[in-house]
Amino acid sequence: MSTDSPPSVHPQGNGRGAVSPPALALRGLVKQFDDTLAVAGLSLDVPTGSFFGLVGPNGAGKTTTLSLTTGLLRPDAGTAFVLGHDVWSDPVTAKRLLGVLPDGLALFDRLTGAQLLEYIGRLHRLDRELARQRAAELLDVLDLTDAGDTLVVDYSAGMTKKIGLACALIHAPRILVLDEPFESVDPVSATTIRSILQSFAASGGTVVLSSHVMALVEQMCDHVAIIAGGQVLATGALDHVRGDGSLEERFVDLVGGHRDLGNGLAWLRTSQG
Ligand SMILES: Nc1ncnc2c1ncn2[C@@H]1O[C@H](COP(=O)(O)OP(=O)(O)OP(=O)(O)O)[C@@H](O)[C@H]1O
Repeated sequence: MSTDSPPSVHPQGNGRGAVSPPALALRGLVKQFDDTLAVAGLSLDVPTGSFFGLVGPNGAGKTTTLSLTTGLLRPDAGTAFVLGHDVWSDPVTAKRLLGVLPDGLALFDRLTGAQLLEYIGRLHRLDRELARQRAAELLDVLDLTDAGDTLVVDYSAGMTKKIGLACALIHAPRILVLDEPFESVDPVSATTIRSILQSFAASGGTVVLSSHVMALVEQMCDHVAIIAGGQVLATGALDHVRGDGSLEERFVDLVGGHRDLGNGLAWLRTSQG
């Protein structure tokens, strides 16, 4: 396949012969930062309707890949298609389909949570009443109603993550791309977020998330990709990728993980007790 060719029509249609492109088709993505090749010719298909987990060690290129996919960062080569729309040549259509929670999100944090959501809703062309209604519902479900009148700059890390997720949801996108959505989030909120995402996927939406927590990916996702060094090491249905073992075992096998400490950090082992 040529690195820039649009996604081939995929046999994942409606059973009546109709076929649809993958939710996301990444083709030969490359991104270099000075001496670091963060993404090294990465190609990947995310099937429509899948709950897709992107896993990899620190510095693997997950965040950079998601930024290239959602049009937040311009690739040096390659491209990304969102339901068949090139995110660089047809950005308005592609971005309308996406709800994005980036890592280290720069929010308009001098607005209150409620104002921010209404503003993002209005940017997505929702009328004021609908934007307010959805904002109130999202604040309620994410247990942020009491913080609705607080400036976002004063939110905790977990609250910031939740308001970022609400911003990604307010226009009812077809595909959610979430970078570490559970990071800093308390267990109760994590359960809520999980059920929001599961019901979104059950209704035909596609969820792509990155996470370091293998158990969570294994519980939630039906498809995964393991990436390292800016390349895909394995991808496909979860059961196919993990084989007979756990996802964590497969991950460690592929990425090469465990370091024997030997005599390293000997100074840390106290002789107390
Ligand atoms: N803006 C940048 N400038 C320079 N180097 C960068 C930049 N962004 C990422 N990198 C480098 O690119 C590589 C991939 O980083 P990236 O953040 O995509 O990895 P990641 O898989 O998301 O890591 P983590 O799991 O630690 O969040 C790393 O070596 C990182 O240092």
